[in-house]
Amino acid sequence: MTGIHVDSVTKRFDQDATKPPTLDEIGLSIADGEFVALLGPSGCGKTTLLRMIGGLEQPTSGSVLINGEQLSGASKTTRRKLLANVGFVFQEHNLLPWRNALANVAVPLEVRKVPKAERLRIAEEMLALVGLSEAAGKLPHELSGGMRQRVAIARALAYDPDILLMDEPFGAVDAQTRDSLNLELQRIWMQRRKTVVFVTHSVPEAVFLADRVVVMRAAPGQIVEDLRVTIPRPRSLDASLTQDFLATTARLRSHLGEGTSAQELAK
Ligand SMILES: Nc1ncnc2c1ncn2[C@@H]1O[C@H](COP(=O)(O)OP(=O)(O)OP(=O)(O)O)[C@@H](O)[C@H]1O
Repeated sequence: MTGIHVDSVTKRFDQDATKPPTLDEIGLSIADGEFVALLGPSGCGKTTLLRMIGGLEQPTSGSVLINGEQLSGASKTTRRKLLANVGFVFQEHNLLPWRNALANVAVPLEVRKVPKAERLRIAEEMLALVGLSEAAGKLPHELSGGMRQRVAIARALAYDPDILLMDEPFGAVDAQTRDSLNLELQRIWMQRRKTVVFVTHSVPEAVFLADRVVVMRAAPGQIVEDLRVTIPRPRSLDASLTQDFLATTARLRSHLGEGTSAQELAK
């Protein structure tokens, strides 16, 4: 069995059993190479679910399997092996401020003790992939917000993980930059075919990027929709004007009534 399997996962942060759990018996299977967006109102558990898949959070009950192997409750060696295959990109880029873009991309390779020449070669290749070869020598504060997120993506891809977990990676950039980052991410994904789980508040972003959009609701955190997006790729920004796109976004929005502000939906 390959891919990601979330099997009946419940998560309670609060032990008070009278309160609804943050995640309630979540079941979700993601195939290798699939791009899945997680959508839902604030506090419905998207980040918790993503962190669970990335081994940063333990389920109260149920299990997470990566390529058929149990992540939850696994030995340290097994966890390390499974998580070596997972890359993270967060809303905050977490770049080291004293290191230039190239050296930041090389960090995970250093951790894995990849020899220096090989590190540089891979880091240069990754920066080229995200269109930032020219910025290799720049420090994070010399880069725009969008460029910093691209460096963070290059860093996450540097050790070639099969799975990329992205938590609102473009939530803090302006609308125009977000559009270009979405185009860029689609191009990279089509080139590299990673399995991507992408948390977002933006309905159009989810529809633009994903093969499947999974909608959650809060209290208890449950999946209320799992919708396949059939718009052909590569999708251009103009795809958002098509009937198919508009019908898909309308259907998703129908699940996102209370709790998702008009401002969030407009992003
Ligand atoms: N470590 C924690 N300890 C206690 N409660 C937590 C913890 N992490 C998350 N929660 C709670 O779990 C719920 C879901 O949080 P989570 O961050 O997963 O939601 P989200 O859908 O990603 O929200 P947002 O869209 O606002 O980022 C929230 O009520 C949150 O307060």
